[in-house]
Amino acid sequence: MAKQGLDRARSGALRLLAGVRDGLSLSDQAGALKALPPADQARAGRLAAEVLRHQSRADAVIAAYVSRKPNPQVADILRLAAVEMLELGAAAHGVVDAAVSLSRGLGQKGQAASGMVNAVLRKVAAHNGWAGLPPQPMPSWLRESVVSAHGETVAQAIEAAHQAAAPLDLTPKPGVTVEGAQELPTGSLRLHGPVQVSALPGFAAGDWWVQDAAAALPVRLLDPRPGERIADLCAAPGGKTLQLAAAGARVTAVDVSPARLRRVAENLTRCGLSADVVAADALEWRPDAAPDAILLDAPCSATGTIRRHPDLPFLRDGSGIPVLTQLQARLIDHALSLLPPGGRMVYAVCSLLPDEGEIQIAAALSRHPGLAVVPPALPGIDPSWITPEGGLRSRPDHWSDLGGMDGFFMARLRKAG
Ligand SMILES: C[S@@+](CC[C@H](N)C(=O)[O-])C[C@H]1O[C@@H](n2cnc3c(N)ncnc32)[C@H](O)[C@@H]1O
Repeated sequence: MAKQGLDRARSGALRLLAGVRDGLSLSDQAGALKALPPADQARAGRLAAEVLRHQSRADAVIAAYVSRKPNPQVADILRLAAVEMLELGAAAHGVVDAAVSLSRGLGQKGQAASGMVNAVLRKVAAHNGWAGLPPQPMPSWLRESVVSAHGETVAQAIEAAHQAAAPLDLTPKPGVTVEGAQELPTGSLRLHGPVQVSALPGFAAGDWWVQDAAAALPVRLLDPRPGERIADLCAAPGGKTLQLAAAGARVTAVDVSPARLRRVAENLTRCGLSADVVAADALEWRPDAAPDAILLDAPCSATGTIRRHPDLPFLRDGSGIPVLTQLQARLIDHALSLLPPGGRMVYAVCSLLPDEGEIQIAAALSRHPGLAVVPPALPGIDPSWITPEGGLRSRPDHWSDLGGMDGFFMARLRKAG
């Protein structure tokens, strides 16, 4: 039975990897395996993610033993088997047999390749030096920007962090603890290892929500107070809306996507919190009364989340960045126009690209005379994360001994008085 489940998970993982090759993200494919039992779906997702995290290393090992490049489906079978044996420590005989059957299942070409799959994987199983292979490099459009901002050593440290799966972080309501969770210096709770979120204590009661430790910082930087009117622009799926509402603020959560806003509403209901949820283009939305403060968590390249989304480097080529940076600048300008004089706003992006973070804020300061950055004074952050312009830059290689954090840039802005 266990073997059958594992075989189903392997087939599922290959289907997900084929989907990524066709341009679909792993989350776009959430329903693709719904015919499988939930445990097999989860395992398929984990296997596909591991292959994507280690693809360049698996390819380097396989290349040493193949005489010519296999077709994409066979290549995925070889990669999956290599990662299972060399990274996940699975026993070679079971993995090789499964890979041979998967290859045979591909039809005539797969039948023809199955002998090669068997021979190559036997050599891969005996390969020495996996641990010494460098982590998968970031795609060049991202890597060049990271190296130019932080240097080669940091780029390598970020790549090492991408290779490690991210732990599960929770943002608790005030005073809540979760048994077995580690409390992080900034107040988030962290659980290591595979965890079924809905089975954790406090899930049904809505005592906490899933949110990376770095993603929890923009709201802490905004410092919402009870009763304040806060506009949460670009709010879905709502982790920051929940934080604002839990702090007692009167929140209007605006997002252009009605489908994503349904998740905000579900999250609010589960956690027993409330906010006005508005489906609108934030560039056009204008409230009747000026908000006291704004959180603008702008759409971005999401390059700070690669350790949670290892498919991202395979789906993007960097060509969308200029459109995103233009949209971010327009969102900043419109959001500032909604604030009263002296009002505060936090701008945040889950991006490693300075164009979407540091450079975006420098440009906003030059467009808006009197606009100022208020440097962060938050418990638990390392002073080295504060940028020369007064923003906060988190990177996946930060807190490497604790399990890392997503890459974010955020800045607290004060409109001219
Ligand atoms: C980074 S996500 C926001 C994450 C969210 N703040 C949270 O903490 O869960 C960016 C969001 O911006 C939304 N978005 C993109 N363009 C928008 C626009 N013009 N107006 C409003 N929302 C927009 C997307 O639908 C997406 O949900």
